Amino acid sequence: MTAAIECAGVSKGFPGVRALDDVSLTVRPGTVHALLGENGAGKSTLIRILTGAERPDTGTVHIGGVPLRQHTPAAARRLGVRVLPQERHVAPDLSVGHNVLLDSLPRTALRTVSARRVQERAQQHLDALGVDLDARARAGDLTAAQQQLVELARTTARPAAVVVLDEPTASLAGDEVTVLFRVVRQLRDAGTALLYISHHLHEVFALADEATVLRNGRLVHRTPVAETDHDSLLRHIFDRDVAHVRLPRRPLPADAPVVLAARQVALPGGHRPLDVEVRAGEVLALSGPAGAGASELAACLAGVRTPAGGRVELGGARLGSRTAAARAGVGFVPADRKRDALLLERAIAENLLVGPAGRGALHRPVAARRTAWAALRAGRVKADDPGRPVRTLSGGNQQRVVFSRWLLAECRVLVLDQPTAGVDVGAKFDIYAQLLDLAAEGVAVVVVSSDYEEICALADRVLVLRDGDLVAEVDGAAATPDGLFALETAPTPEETAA
Ligand SMILES: Nc1ncnc2c1ncn2[C@@H]1O[C@H](COP(=O)(O)OP(=O)(O)OP(=O)(O)O)[C@@H](O)[C@H]1O
Repeated sequence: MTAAIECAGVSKGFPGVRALDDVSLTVRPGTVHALLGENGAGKSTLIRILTGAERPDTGTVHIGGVPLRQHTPAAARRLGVRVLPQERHVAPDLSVGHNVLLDSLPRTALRTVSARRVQERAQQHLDALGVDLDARARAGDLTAAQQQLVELARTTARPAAVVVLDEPTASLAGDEVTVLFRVVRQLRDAGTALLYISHHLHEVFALADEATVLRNGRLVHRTPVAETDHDSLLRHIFDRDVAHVRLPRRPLPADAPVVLAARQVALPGGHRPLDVEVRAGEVLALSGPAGAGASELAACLAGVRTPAGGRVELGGARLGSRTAAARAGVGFVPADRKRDALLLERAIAENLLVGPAGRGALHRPVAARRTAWAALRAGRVKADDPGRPVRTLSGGNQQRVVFSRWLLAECRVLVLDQPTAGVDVGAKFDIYAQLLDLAAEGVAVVVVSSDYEEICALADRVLVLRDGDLVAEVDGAAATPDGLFALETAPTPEETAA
């Protein structure tokens, strides 16, 4: 059978790094192939080469037996390669239906064909995928996770030989993950080859037929998934045993003062305003499905969003603007780091020092460089030169830069939205240990996470949100993934009353 993807001897170098070194990979039609490796291993570079976004230095790529001669996205698309982008690109003012068909119809058709017909056709596709969305809705009104499903529908709106999914569950919650998995299996059964990148090994065991591991740009392991196990894959990914760091649980002192407080804060869709207090040294987790209000509440607590009603206080005083909040020692790691936290074209050092910690240091190049190196080491960022643009780092290392910025800033409060999204398993435990150290030093930490295990590992207290309301408060020591899931999906008092 002709391979759907055949890469032979692919190498790619960037200044100072060999991102891919003589990689050969074959993926058969009708299979799901997992591509694994730690942050910076070369996964995205290989994907960019397969999808025509990057040209290999040496080596060849064949799709369905046809060589990819021109290394452009259009040429790869013509051979049937589709990629579900990591970032959402929906056109907010267009309908869901128009977004779904955006790549499948000529641009003129979108202007000349009636909206109703476009939406009907898109609705058929959404229904066939089992995606519960109205094609007539405005895309900009959807939650981030729903927009990701619109992207998925767009990616699959035309028949594809190859579909590439790069960490597709990063911004999805439980229900949407189920939809995604169903679509992946549907495509596989229809003969499409799927290349699936993930740091979550349980997804690999749930979906993939084969797995390939990259390390430092080299292909180091390839195996049928049925013939391997979790620990063996981890050993190939890291070339060492990844210790499950034993996370210390320390009792929160009874007299720890309240540092941060939300007073009568109203969240979108909520029926009752919220009162939330966070004490020095406490790790407070906010849990809830996408759209529940956890991210919005975190943004209000970090001072980057003004609540529709009520106010946020830091040390008893009203929290002002975003800049004032940062200056007062409130750090924020947003979920969308590329859009909201990084200056992609600017140097890694500058990105580390844009926070309050770096004020002044930026004008003293030697001091700036020394500080940046120290921060990179503390945050275990793999970078050979802090002078390079931050966009040249792998996704997981970019996340570590944002995290390191706040380690450097010595903040009083640190608010993090999905702190370990895109981060490999090894670094994830480092980040947990560092967050607990910060809490032990008296920093108030607020974490929004869609990963129940993460919440259970970190939190002293968990607030569960639904549709903008607080539905439960759980002691962190008693929290379990099953228990949190049950609380998030139980009917709200309003639903019970209706
Ligand atoms: N445009 C570029 N310029 C310089 N170096 C780059 C560029 N793109 C990637 N690299 C480097 O190539 C290496 C591989 O990066 P890549 O993004 O492929 O890793 P990855 O396996 O996808 O990691 P992650 O899991 O963090 O997304 C890294 O060292 C990265 O810094």
